[in-house]
Amino acid sequence: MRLILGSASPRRKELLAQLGITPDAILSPDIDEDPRKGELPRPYCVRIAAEKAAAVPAGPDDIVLCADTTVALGRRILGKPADAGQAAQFLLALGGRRHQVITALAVRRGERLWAREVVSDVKMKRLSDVELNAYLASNEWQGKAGGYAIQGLAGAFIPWMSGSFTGIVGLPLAETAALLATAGYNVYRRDA
Ligand SMILES: Cc1cn([C@H]2C[C@H](O)[C@@H](COP(=O)(O)OP(=O)(O)OP(=O)(O)O)O2)c(=O)[nH]c1=O
Repeated sequence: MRLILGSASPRRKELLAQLGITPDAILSPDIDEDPRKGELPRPYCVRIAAEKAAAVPAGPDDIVLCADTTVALGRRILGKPADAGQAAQFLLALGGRRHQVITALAVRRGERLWAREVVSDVKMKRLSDVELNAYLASNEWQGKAGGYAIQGLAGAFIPWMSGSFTGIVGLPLAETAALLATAGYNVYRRDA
């Protein structure tokens, strides 16, 4: 049995390392992440995580771990911004309001799939022009759902959150450990 992290995200690799877990392989799932017409954020996020897990090639006994993080502003899905202009739009829309960050996990072993989603509430302050421009110049918005990363500079924009910090960063560790254990991975006694 091998553990395969199906993610190109360096955050997910680091968060897994926080549990002392080094995957046997890291493979990047290549799927179409476009939302369907009228698709709501939560079902979208769950679907994308499952599609990532299905897209990663693995042996019948291997465990594949995939995740998707989606920022939801009401019914609106904010994915990874295409450019700085879109990042600015997202940040202006998020500022001064509460939004949700959903991370869906999908763990696959052969034909079996275990899934779980974790929803956190996040409040972002209204950004001044100086803050917005500094953030856009930092490029930290790149590759981040909603155009920000709470674990970086944008931590200064988040006065309040409720939920799973590791979930917001991309891999909710409590649920990840539980799902891996359910799939038969020995999280705490790997050498035994
Ligand atoms: C909201 C938020 C998102 N993110 C990141 C986590 C995810 O990497 C990214 C959302 O994109 P995802 O599509 O979930 O993941 P990814 O494209 O980075 O990697 P892969 O599909 O190969 O697993 O946004 C943060 O790092 N901090 C945050 O505060």
